[in-house]
Amino acid sequence: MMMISQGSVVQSRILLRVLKHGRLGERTDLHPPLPVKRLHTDPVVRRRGEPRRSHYISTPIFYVNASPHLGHVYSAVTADCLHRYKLLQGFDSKFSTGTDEHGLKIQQAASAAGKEPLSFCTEVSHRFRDTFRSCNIAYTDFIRTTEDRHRHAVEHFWTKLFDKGFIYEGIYEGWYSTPDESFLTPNQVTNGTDSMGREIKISTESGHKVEWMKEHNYLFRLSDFRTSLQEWLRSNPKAIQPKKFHHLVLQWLESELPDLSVSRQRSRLQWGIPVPGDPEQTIYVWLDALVNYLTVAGYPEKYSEWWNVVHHVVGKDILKFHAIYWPAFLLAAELPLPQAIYVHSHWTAQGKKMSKSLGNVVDPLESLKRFTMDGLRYFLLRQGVPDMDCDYDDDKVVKLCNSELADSLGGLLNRCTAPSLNPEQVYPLFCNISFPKVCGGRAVSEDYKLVEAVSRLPVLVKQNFDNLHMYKALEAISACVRLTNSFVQRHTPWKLDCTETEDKLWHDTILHVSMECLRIYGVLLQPVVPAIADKILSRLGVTSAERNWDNTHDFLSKFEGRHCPYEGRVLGPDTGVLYRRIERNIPKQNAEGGQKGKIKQVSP
Ligand SMILES: Nc1ncnc2c1ncn2[C@@H]1O[C@H](COP(=O)(O)OP(=O)(O)OP(=O)(O)O)[C@@H](O)[C@H]1O
Repeated sequence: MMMISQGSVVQSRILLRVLKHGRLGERTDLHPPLPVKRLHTDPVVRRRGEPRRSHYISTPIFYVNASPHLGHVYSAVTADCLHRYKLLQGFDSKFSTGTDEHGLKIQQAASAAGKEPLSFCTEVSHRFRDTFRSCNIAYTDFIRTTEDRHRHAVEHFWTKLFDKGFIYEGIYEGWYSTPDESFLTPNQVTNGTDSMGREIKISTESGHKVEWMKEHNYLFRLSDFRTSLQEWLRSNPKAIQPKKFHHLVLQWLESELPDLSVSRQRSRLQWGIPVPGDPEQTIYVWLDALVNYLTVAGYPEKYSEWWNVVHHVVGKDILKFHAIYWPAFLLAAELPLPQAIYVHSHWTAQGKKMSKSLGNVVDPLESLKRFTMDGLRYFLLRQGVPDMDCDYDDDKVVKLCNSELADSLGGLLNRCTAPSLNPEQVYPLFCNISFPKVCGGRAVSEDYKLVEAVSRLPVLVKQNFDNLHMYKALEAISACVRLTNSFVQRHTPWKLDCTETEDKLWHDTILHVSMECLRIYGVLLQPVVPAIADKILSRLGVTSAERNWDNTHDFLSKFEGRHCPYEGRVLGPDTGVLYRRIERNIPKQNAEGGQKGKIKQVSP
């Protein structure tokens, strides 16, 4: 249990609570648990003519104590994929990311760099912005917590919580980790050693140093919200995804929640937003940072359009802040809770979490140079499994991109569009006699299986995108690309004699079916690899108005006896390679004997 020894007023309040209820943490006299609505509805594709529906997705805002690394890019690419997918479905989608710029860590980092905190933050914030742009992260809002609009939102939010009696003055005494900006209970702390071999206390979870802290500040009545949080999670089984994290939070909530210190003395922390009405205190960096999601929604003036549809993407390291503190703050402010919190695990380097503090990071800008923006995005989303950590290795990226993007997908596009096989450079005609609806003609049973698999693919991909299981969606697409290549290989159109009418019809039908498959892959891949998808669709002559989710419904319409708008269309002019194979690096030994060109060791 975290120790909270509070001022006399607070102590008497707690005593009152204990006398009334016999234990701490479930007081219902002043603030009864707030009613929690069922929040989830299954997302559906917007039908033509229906009003646009809103969707709001956020990444965490990133702490600017060092430059961005691959882990940050992973959070951003995941959210970007969902944002692009929602746009394809006809949603009005907002996508926010940004930088978290207050707190002791920044104050210390700026001072170590000999810079003013704000100019230090601006420099690093721009690095995040530039890196995200280079990775084609199509955010609609980039927020910095040092902006005036944010300060206004935080001050309003704080005042609301204070006026409602959820924030009170007291003395906080307990463990604090500055690197994590986190309060810890004694059982979250263990013994460790620092770089000089001296005994120190560290956080069991992060391994970061912790210090005993005792100071007068403001506390939030987190203990009042345990029951409401449990009720929220039990009645919304998809509130936190994947399931294992939902269960984990419920498990955390089995223990009592101590009240949370939400300010620091200004004498210790100057770099932050002052507590309204008390210039001697600075608002706790996590309360400040979490409100960014509301600021972007337009809080406090006009925010409900976006706030009712907010979804967060977060790394598992910040689950407690997003799944306990944040919903409790929102309940206290009588604001709706997020629709979903999507949690992902970590990229590790040689088994250890890739992190600024450990310095074992991959520089995304270096990776982009070698693998391209889409190569890196594809790898992260195809290999990143939200439930478990994944170990990063350059060789894995090379193998995956070469086999799935260059050989399989690129090879298929090249086969269908190469002038040797497609001298007219058009989307060829489909012949129902060669490939009838019922088995016959020249098609064989495997060909019908291909058509069935690709017809089902958009539904499968949608289900997986909706749950942020990009890797499963990409696995399904990749399997269909392989089936399509086998289809072409099985029928060897290059061996057909196109001077014979029947052969020519069959030849064109093979190419038509392959191109229709490619068109579907191109549309579905847009949220993941926008540039590659654009190349495929442009080469097939598909216009930008024909690239929406709805356009996957007309797959192989000639086979179904309907008109096909693509037939006979002239192909796009770009005959370039879809994805150039990457050369494998032969590892060189560097001075320390490690391998060059892999994980960058930087001093934290
Ligand atoms: N290794 C990683 N794998 C996946 N995501 C990560 C990783 N590291 C950071 N992130 C993402 O970035 C968010 C913020 O991370 P943070 O700024 O604390 O980076 P960090 O490198 O872990 O820093 P520090 O070492 O200072 O704790 C995480 O919640 C997560 O969304």
